[in-house]
Amino acid sequence: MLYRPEQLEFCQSLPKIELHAHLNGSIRDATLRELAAQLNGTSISMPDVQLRTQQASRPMGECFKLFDVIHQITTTCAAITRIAREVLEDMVADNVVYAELRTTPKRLPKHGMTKESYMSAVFQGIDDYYAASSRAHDIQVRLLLSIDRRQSTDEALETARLAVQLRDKGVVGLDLSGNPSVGQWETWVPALDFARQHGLRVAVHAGEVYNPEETAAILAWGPDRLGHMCCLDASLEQQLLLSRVPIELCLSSNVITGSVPSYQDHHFAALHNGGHSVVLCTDDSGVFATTLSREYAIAASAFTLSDEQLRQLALTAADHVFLEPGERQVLRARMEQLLGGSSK
Ligand SMILES: CNc1ncnc2c1ncn2[C@@H]1O[C@H](COP(=O)(O)O)[C@@H](O)[C@H]1O
Ligand SMILES: [Zn+2]
Repeated sequence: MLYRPEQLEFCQSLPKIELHAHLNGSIRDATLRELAAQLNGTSISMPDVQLRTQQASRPMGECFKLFDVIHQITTTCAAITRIAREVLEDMVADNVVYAELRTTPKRLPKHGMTKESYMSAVFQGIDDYYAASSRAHDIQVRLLLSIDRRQSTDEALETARLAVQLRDKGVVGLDLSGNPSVGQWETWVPALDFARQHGLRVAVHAGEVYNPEETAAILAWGPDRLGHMCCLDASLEQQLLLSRVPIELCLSSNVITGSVPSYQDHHFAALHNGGHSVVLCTDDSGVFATTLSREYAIAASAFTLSDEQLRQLALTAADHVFLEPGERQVLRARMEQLLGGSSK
């Protein structure tokens, strides 16, 4: 058993902040199957979809094949709008009060989709959520635009420019993600530099596989937050601690993909015990069948965290959001107030 039911219940009662969630990776299984069924008879093969979506084991390579399948299914603005709305519904049901959702804007000429219309579809989903929900004020949402590691310098720059253009729509930063075995770090540096020069914040996936040269270069560049940082040697570990860059940690994702051998072995413990800033996140709640509460419960159980330590973890996430300082302080005060209410 990964955790006791009462641990999950306690974690569900905590107000939480989600800083690392990929939109298409957070798609509900039911929605994925429904959208896939609508494509039956087209070039999408249903057995392939079933195989990929029902596989219990999802090592890294399989995950990226699954993302390709998901992307073949979510090609319409209506689908993207629906996923965005449902992701917010699921987060609010899980007591997430602030979320930075990340997604890769897509250009699909065959489907009449541009990166701009893709983003409009995401905004529409958020608007639809707020219009329909009686709990609308329970969640505050911001966005990061992702660069996929398959992209060229020009494509990455295009995404960075779009992110800057969309700042007044709630885009606060850029993310670098995608298959960690693909591409070269130098390719995307101009886009990340551009975003930073224009006042956006930058989060980078790093060390998801062992690639010490790249991880060293990423640390030297100095992202505002890092994702994962699983596969490091002793010298990189030292550089990471010195850098004091907060890390988004996704326990289920790392164990399921095989970046980390088991929950007990996860580097969460060493970082947390050493006082390094960490934020628990889901990564892909749909693909890894999890919720943020479940990630907290897994941490509670694997690392024997007290209720007070869990409360502190939830609270300190507020210090690492990509909001302006004033807004960040308001969020932190809100968290303190809500956490006061959740104490037993
Ligand atoms: C499992 N660990 C991971 N490592 C790296 N990148 C990941 C990821 N999980 C998800 N993504 C990135 O997010 C995309 C799906 O969401 P969007 O289409 O952008 O909304 C994936 O295609 C991949 O680029
Ligand atoms: Zn990720």
